Amino acid sequence: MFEKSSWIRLPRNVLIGHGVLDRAVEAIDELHLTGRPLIVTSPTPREVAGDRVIEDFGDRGIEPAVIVVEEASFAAVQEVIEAARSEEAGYLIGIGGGKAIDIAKMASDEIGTGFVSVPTAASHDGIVSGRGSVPEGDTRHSVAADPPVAVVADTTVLANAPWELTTAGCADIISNYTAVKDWRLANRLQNVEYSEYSAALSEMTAEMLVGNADSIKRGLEESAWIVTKALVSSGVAMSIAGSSRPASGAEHLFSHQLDRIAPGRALHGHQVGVGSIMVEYLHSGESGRWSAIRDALSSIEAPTTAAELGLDEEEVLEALTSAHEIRDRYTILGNGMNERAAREAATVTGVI
Ligand SMILES: NC(=O)C1=CN([C@@H]2O[C@H](COP(=O)(O)OP(=O)(O)OC[C@H]3O[C@@H](n4cnc5c(N)ncnc54)[C@H](OP(=O)(O)O)[C@@H]3O)[C@@H](O)[C@H]2O)C=CC1
Ligand SMILES: O=C(CO)COP(=O)(O)O
Ligand SMILES: [Zn+2]
Repeated sequence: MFEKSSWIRLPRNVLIGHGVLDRAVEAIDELHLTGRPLIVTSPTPREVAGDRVIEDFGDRGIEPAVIVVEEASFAAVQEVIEAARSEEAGYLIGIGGGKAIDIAKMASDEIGTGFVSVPTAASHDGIVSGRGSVPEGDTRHSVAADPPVAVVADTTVLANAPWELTTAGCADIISNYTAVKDWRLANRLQNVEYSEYSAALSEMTAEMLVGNADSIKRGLEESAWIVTKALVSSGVAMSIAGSSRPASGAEHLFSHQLDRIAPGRALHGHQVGVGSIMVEYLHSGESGRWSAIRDALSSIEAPTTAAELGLDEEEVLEALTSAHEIRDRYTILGNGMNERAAREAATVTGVI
């Protein structure tokens, strides 16, 4: 008997491009959300985008409630939940990098309201996905949360963000190559649920980004356009899968471990990019595609070595040998690498 079913949650309005911030209120209006909006932002994003959205609401006679968050924590999510309740907010708008957006995403998931994502940095694919990530104790990986009902990504704003945030977003997309390899492996070895549509979309997204690498350059607004479209596409792949599998394999486990071992040292996307070079080597050996991944990363000025991540050899080896413990996600790391194998992988690929 056929018993399969799936529920794909996607944003309804996705606006990307030059000056679309001016249309944010219009895009929100179209969704027929009710009640007062609560804007969740952080200091710089408020300056570069938040105040404009507040003003545009004001022009329509609406005064949004505003909360400025300083750090990604569960305490901040709780504060936002309390603010939403006391202000009787009908929906939330996250304006910022991953911090403000994920705090808004997790708070709205908890209180059961819609949430709109207005990214000011194209730093990773969480800006569009149904995955929320706020560090809690030792946990770093994402958990399921309702995706945004709308995304408004203004390339003028994104192109003016620090360049490293954009290269981190690109590297997060390049890491989809190894994430999909791990997913296929887990499907073959462990019968993990797998979607060929989602995997193909995720791989194609990485291919297209790498194919456009020549147009990804500091100071070029087109770079923000290319990476943001890829981040949306990667978020959709995760929504089709109903998990982060198409965009997160062993390279993400490595990065999550680094966040515990060396917190705040490097950006998420940069860590997963370097992880991807080594994980590709583990999948395909010395003559495999790891050097193509490394070259793609270096062509967009993303780090390819431990030193460029600000890490020493020991930190990389510790993260590699313990990454398999971080969550129940089968990858090429299997039951773990020993130190000799980890050193070999990191040395051959030039990471250490
Ligand atoms: N959901 C998911 O799948 C994932 C979520 N994450 C989460 O995302 C967060 C990291 O995201 P990230 O975007 O790097 O972090 P932040 O939101 O902290 O942004 C990084 C920095 O850039 C600043 N900034 C943002 N936009 C601009 C701009 N346009 N111009 C100038 N400065 C700007 C921020 O300012 P300010 O200090 O004022 O905020 C901050 O200092 C973490 O909390 C992590 O857990 C990470 C990976 C995946
Ligand atoms: O960062 C992500 C995808 O790029 C989310 O993956 P995780 O579920 O491993 O946090
Ligand atoms: Zn990621």
